[in-house]
Amino acid sequence: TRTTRPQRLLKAVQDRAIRGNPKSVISVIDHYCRNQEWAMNVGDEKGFILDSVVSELNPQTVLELGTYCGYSAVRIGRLLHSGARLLTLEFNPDYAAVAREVISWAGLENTVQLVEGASGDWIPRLREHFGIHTFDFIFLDHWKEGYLADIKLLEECRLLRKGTVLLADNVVCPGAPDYLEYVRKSPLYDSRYFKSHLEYTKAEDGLEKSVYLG
Ligand SMILES: CCCNc1ncnc2c1ncn2[C@@H]1O[C@H](/C=C/CNC(=O)c2cc(-c3ccc(F)cc3)cc(O)c2O)[C@@H](O)[C@H]1O
Ligand SMILES: [Mg+2]
Repeated sequence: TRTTRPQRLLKAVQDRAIRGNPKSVISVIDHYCRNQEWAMNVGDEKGFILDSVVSELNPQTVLELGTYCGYSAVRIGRLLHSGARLLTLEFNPDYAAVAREVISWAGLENTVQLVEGASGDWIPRLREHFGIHTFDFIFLDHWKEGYLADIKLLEECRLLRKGTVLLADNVVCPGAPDYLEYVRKSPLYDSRYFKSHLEYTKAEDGLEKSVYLG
């Protein structure tokens, strides 16, 4: 049977990227998705904004919602200092299998932990299961209609603390209007929009950075 898009992206990584070199994994995926087959990675342009937010914050505990092929997990993981950890949640087993390989090819298996399952099921269990108190940084890039429910669940589970930074992909395209309205209106957040473009295209998209005020 035909291979899937994530499987073809993984093959490009294994054929072209240098093992243990996250930078080469990132550039191989961006080149492949720009020139051969588009895929919904955050990409290089929005990725540069993601990099600057992570580098400035230097987080110790990071949560990612929606691993897909592992591109942003590698992007974030490569910037984390020793002892820092990224937990990334993915509920599609086929995507999770590809992402594990991509994360391993980048040599980040000791920094990035992929947890298979739905965010709604796992968020309430992260503290008891992984001994996490609160997150320093959260990257939202899963189903756009799930952003709002999950940020509210994170609040309820007290996994946010004063200064926790949430960065949401695709707030314009495909869009997350209910999430945007919430973080921009709520007194609990200081929110800011970083205008950019949809990965590998000229269409507008952007990232919303929201600081939890606690
Ligand atoms: C409701 C939340 C459910 N909880 C969940 N828990 C764990 N993993 C979840 C997940 N939801 C989705 N996922 C996974 O996240 C990933 C989903 C991402 C959804 N992303 C998009 O739809 C998306 C779509 C576009 C896009 C933009 C324009 C266009 F023409 C076509 C596509 C661009 C992006 O950057 C995107 O991120 C998958 O790997 C999926 O299996
Ligand atoms: Mg996205």
